[in-house]
Amino acid sequence: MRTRHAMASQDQTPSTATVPKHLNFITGNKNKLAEVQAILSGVIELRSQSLDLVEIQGTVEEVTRDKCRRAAEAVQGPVLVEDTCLCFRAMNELPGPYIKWFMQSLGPHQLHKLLAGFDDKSATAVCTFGYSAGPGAEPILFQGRTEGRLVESRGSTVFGWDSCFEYEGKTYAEMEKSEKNAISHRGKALEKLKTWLAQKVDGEAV
Ligand SMILES: O=c1nc[nH]c2c1ncn2[C@H]1C[C@H](O)[C@@H](COP(=O)(O)OP(=O)(O)OP(=O)(O)O)O1
Ligand SMILES: [Mg+2]
Repeated sequence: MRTRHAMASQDQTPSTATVPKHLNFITGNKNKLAEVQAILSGVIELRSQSLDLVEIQGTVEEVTRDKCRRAAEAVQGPVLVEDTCLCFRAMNELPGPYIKWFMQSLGPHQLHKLLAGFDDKSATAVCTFGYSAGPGAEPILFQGRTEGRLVESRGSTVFGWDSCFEYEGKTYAEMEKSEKNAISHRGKALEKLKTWLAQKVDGEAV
């Protein structure tokens, strides 16, 4: 029996998909891909295809599930996708999944101005992976969150809002890659994915 959808966690383990032998990560973002490759290296073979998928409006879970279904349809096979949000407490969690468009229009040097009128600079980075075993298979989600603050850009501006998101005194851009991956929203989400993979090592449906 297939669960309608599931957020992987201790109490709600997805119950049907078989263990994938490799993952086909569908993303148009090469910086994401590099981090996922680094974090999953030695764990599972990662393949990837660059597709610019349509993204709907909705909660991050809805956006990720829809993106995952579209990706599975597009490649006619198993896929891994990911959607990243940046949520500001002062704005009731917006821009959330729409951060990409704010980044594109403001750029890293002006992003902090979004919270200029607020004392509360708290921001949460949220990463949600979706895995689908193929077209028609309900996506399974793995989410990681890191709490930080929106600050004026410090450090390299190569990857999105890395230079604007401060965690324990350093922006993501001021950290070594391994340091970021150890505490990041993406690293935490991939820890859950790894746990899920490890629980099903023998390739049987569970
Ligand atoms: O760790 C990160 N550190 C800094 N910035 C980041 C990070 N991760 C995503 N980002 C940026 C990219 C995009 O401006 C937005 C998420 O949008 P999002 O739709 O998930 O990414 P995308 O369209 O670039 O790639 P994809 O093809 O996988 O959808 O935040
Ligand atoms: Mg996108």
